Amino acid sequence: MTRSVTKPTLQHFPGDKLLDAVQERVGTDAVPLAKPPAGSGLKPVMGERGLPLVGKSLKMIREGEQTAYVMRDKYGDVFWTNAFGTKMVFAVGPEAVQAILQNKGKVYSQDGWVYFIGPFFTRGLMLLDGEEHHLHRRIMQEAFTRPRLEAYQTQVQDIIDRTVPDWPTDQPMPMYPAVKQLSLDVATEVFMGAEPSDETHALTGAFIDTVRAGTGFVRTEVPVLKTRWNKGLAGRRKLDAYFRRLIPAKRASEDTDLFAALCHVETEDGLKFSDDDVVNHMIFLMMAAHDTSTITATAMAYYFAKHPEWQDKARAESLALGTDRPSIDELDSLVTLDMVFKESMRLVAPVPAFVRRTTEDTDLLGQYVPKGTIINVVPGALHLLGDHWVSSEEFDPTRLADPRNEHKAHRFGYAPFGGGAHKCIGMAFGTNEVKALLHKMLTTYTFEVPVDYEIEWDHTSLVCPTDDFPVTLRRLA
Ligand code: HEM
Repeated sequence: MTRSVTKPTLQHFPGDKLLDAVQERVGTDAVPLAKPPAGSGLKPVMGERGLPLVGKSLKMIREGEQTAYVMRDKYGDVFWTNAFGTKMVFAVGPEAVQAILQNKGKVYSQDGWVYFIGPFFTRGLMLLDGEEHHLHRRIMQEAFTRPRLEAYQTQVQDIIDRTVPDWPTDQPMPMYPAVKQLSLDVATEVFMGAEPSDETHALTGAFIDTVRAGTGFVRTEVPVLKTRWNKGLAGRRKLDAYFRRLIPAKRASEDTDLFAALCHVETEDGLKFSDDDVVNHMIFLMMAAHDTSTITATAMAYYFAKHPEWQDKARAESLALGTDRPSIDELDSLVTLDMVFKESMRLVAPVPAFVRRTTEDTDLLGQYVPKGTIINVVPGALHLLGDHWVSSEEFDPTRLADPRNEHKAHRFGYAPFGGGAHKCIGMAFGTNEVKALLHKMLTTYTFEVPVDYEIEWDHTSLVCPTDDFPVTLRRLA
């Protein structure tokens, strides 16, 4: 395997094998999460404690969804462990995922997300519950109508057109930071409607700090120290001040960026966002959009580089379109690109967990989950487990098309964009952005990696490649 790790990572460090051996032995006895109430007929959720103090946090950071994968073998689709300072129930099977995401009894609250990212993404759409969430979502939906999506896509395409052709060729290029920079440009120009400047660069730094803060080990403000948490709070304050200052001008403008859209949108019955809402939603939207698209585009480029036959097939379709600036409909017509997009998100789920908290003592598939428990839906495990996936660890985009359609075997068996009331509101935006980027790459370059190269993902926060994914681009004749 060819790889050189380019950033500090918990994936490899002196003594890591010893830690793994300890984690295999300590805190692995099967114990119930809680005793079900007498006469309830419910069974306890079974699981294990993990290491003292840290539980399975390190294991989950080092192995990603593999931890859930292994525990599911032992305990079934619903199990528990300690991690990140709390007890957590994990749901990895389609039935359990359906129960949680559909949330028919209204017992699975977004307060689970608040535990992780609340201080930095206060009152972002994903952190709201019930009727309030429904109201805000209805207003925000107006910022994602087809005409608005088309206007955003034109601006996204401009950024792609001026960036991708300048990427270095004929030598390994770190792809992940290049795509990340591109999606930060999208955040600046298409979301904020700003020209890149010293101020927007400082904001980009503040924004990255808010994203990284959620998985900090110190989970409270400690004066003076430069912890992830403190940096995240400082970043939040900077972003808040920036957006608040510009709201009056945006409200008065006819701009077509997302910030302007949030200032202007109004439902048929006259509901609008307050200034506080605009600030909160902007900061959350920037976070929700940027790493997810970066990860998906990087994963797609990786699978294309590993599987040149799929690359050739997708390129032939892209070239046959005969345009450098495809419309959304034209992007939708690229069948192979779509299959690879879906298969890449199956194997590398950009959002590794969907977090909830129970508001009542709850019956989850006949198992007892006490009120206040954090719940994690793990799409990375959902996408690998279950009878409906054939050779699930293999990259095989044909599984996602007629006649196989393995992703449709269960309504909640494939959920990279989530499901239920909180299903990704930016799904079309993100899909268009990623597909337009890959279309441009396919029609400009071939991409390759050494035959024995395998990407390694770091799971400390949202996933990213430990070596930035070095890929060699060769300009098409
Ligand atoms: C490939 C790209 C993307 C993926 C895989 C993705 C995935 C997800 C997932 C899984 C959720 C639900 C999480 C949960 O239920 O706990 C979600 C929610 C959300 N996403 Fe995305 N997302 C992507 C791109 C975007 C973009 C581009 C935007 C904005 C332009 C966006 C905005 C949001 C918002 C606002 C929510 C919260 C929705 C709600 O609570 O009603 N996402 N996303």
